[in-house]
Amino acid sequence: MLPAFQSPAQREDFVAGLPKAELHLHIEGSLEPELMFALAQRNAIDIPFASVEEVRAAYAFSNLQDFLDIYYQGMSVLRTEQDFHDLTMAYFQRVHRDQVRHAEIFFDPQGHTERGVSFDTAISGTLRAMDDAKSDLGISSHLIMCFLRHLSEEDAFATLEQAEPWLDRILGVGLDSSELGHPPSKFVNVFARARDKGLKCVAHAGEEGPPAYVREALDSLKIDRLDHGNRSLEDGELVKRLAEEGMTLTVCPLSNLALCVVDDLRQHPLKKMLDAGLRATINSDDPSYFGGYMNDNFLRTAEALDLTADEIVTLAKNGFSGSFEDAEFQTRALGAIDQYAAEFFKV
Ligand SMILES: Nc1ncnc2[nH]cnc12
Ligand SMILES: [Zn+2]
Repeated sequence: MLPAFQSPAQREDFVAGLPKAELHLHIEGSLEPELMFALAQRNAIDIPFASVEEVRAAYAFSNLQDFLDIYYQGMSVLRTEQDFHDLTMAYFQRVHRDQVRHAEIFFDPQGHTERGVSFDTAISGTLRAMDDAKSDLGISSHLIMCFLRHLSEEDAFATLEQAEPWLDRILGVGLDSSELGHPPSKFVNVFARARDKGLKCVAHAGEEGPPAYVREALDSLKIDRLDHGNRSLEDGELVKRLAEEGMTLTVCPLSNLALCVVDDLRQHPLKKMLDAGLRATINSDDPSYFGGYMNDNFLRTAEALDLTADEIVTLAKNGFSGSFEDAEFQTRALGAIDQYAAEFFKV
């Protein structure tokens, strides 16, 4: 057992240097207002804001849909391969400071193709930055292509078709956007097709939607990982099943706070999840919109829930063991975390 923190500053130092993996990050949600303005200027696009401060002031949300309306509007400045590269590289440079060593990144191709930017433009710029992040920063990453659940399954099939030439660079498919009214079962056929193609399957479920949506994601979509999953806690049998199956939950505390999934971080279910034996991880979701990257998510949650060093280590380890990397990579990462903790506390 690791010792108790002697001070808030010691906890902050511990979190700051801890190696991390991020498993729930929408690359379009890392678009900082400064870059939004720079790209708007570069591409001669009008945006309905006069300053960076005005953009930030607009980021007050009451629910998921409030946020999504602004998120899709923000994407309008992304037009060229270079734009997607710059967006993605800015994310990696930022999380390098947070000791992120591995990231499994979502992108929303339909958010681009529906406004006339080709699938190839979006993915090639993103992949080029992922390659640069590996060689320049030592951060490994994978790409997960999400289907927008407010659109039809037919649309999702068309997107899977566009992805065909890129499948060796796409690790999996996900499901995001407006959850309520768009249950996972709406996408059962396209997920089956994706799985046949060897793609991993993940889905947002239980963020705003009921436990029944989580069950559908498990049973109909046969997910390999659950994004959010908060509302699973309302169903004891479901929690038992998730724990027994060793399902990883990609939890996003500051997102949950910003979207009013929880009223206060002190009421966040993360500690309950750990206590119930769930493999929970901490992630940033859309850090530019929700006010925090990985270290902020770890630290503010640790403060609010008074997490011990061992719990913080468990969360960081879960990020690596819940990744889609191979066993050798995971073992090395878990060893690096143990070594970091031992050296930090000189135990
Ligand atoms: N938190 C979230 N939930 C659903 N769709 C999203 N798209 C981007 N962020 C999302
Ligand atoms: Zn998300």
